[in-house]
Amino acid sequence: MCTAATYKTKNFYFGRTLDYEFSYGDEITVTPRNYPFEFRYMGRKDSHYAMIGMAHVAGGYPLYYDAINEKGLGMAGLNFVGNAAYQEVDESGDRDNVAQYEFIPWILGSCASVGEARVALDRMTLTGTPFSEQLPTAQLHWIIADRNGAITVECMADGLHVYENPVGVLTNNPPFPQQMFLLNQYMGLSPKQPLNTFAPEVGLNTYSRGMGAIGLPGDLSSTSRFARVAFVKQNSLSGDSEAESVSQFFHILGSVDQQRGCCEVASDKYEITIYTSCCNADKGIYYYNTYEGHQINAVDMNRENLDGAELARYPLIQRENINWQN
Ligand SMILES: C[C@H](CCC(=O)NCCS(=O)(=O)O)[C@H]1CC[C@H]2[C@@H]3CC[C@@H]4C[C@H](O)CC[C@]4(C)[C@H]3C[C@H](O)[C@]12C
Repeated sequence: MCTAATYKTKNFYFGRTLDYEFSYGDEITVTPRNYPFEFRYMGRKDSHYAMIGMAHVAGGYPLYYDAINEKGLGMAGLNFVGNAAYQEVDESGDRDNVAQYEFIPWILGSCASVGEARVALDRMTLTGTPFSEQLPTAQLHWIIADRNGAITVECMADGLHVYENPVGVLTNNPPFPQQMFLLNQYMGLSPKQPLNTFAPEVGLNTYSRGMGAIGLPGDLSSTSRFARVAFVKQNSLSGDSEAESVSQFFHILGSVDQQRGCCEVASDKYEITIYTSCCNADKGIYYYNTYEGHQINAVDMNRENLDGAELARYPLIQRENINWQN
C-alpha cells in the first residue's frame, strides 16, 4: 500500500509513502535536461525538463516511483492491483504510445502543469510493455499535481480514465470514484468537539478532546488510509516557512505510517513504510525519511548540473541518527 498527498503553503509540496515488504533498491535520482531518454515507441528525447524523484535505476534508466520536475509538476505511481489494465500499442500513428514504466518521465519531461498533462494524456495510449523480464509490468495508478490542482489517472479494462482529484490524495484500490464516494460516510467528522445531536435528553458529554473525528478509520486498508489522510490534510494548519511546511507534511503522511508487524502480507512478511517523501515542487528539493532513519534528509536538484546528461543518484539513508543532547 502507499499513500500520496499534496499540500500548499507559500510553496507547493508533493509526496508519498511507499509501503512494501521489500525494497527494489531505491535512490533519489536527478535526471538532468540532457539525459537521453530512449522511449520504447516514441524514439529518443535528447532534451526535456529536469526531474528529481525516487527511482530504481536499471541499466542506467531511471524507473521512477514518484518525482517532480523543474516546473513544479509532481507525479506518483501507486499500486492498483487487479484493476490496472493497460492498452495495446496503437499502430495508427495518431497516438503517443507510452509504456507504463516510462509514464512519469514522459509526462514530467514535457509538461509544466496539470493542464498540459491533460492535453498529453488525450493523445496517449498507455501500454503494458514490461521494462525487462526481471522487472515485469507493475499494476499502478497515478496522481499528477501542481500548485493549482490534481488529477488521478487510472487505466482499466474500459479505457484510460482521468479524474479531477479535489482532495489531492491517492492510496490504492478501489478505483478513484469509489474512494471519493466513500468519503460521503465521513462528512460529519470535524476537528471541533461534537454537539449532542444524538439524543439531547440523554446527558451525553465530551469526556475527551478529539471526539469530533470519532469514526475516522484507524486501520491500514487503502480505503481507511484514503479517508484518514484526506481528513488530516483538509484540516491541516501550519506556518508558511519551509521548516514548518515540511514538518507538517511529514505529519500528514505520518497519519498513515505502517509499523512493522501490523500488516502481514505472507507468513512472516510484513509491509512497512519504507520511505516517506516530501518534495518542495517550487524549489526542486526532495526531502525524505526511511523506516530505519527518521531524520529528514534532502537532495536539492538545483545543486546538480541540470544541463548535464548523467543521472545523479543518492542511495537512501537507512539508519537512525540520534541527536544526543548531553
Ligand atoms: C511496489 C510499489 C508499490 C507499493 C505498494 O503499493 N504496495 C502495496 C501493495 S497493495 O496496495 O496492497 O497491492 C511500486 C510503486 C512504483 C513501482 C515501480 C515503478 C517503476 C518500475 C515499473 C516496472 O514495470 C517494474 C519495476 C518498477 C521499479 C516498479 C516496482 C514496484 O512495482 C513499485 C516500486
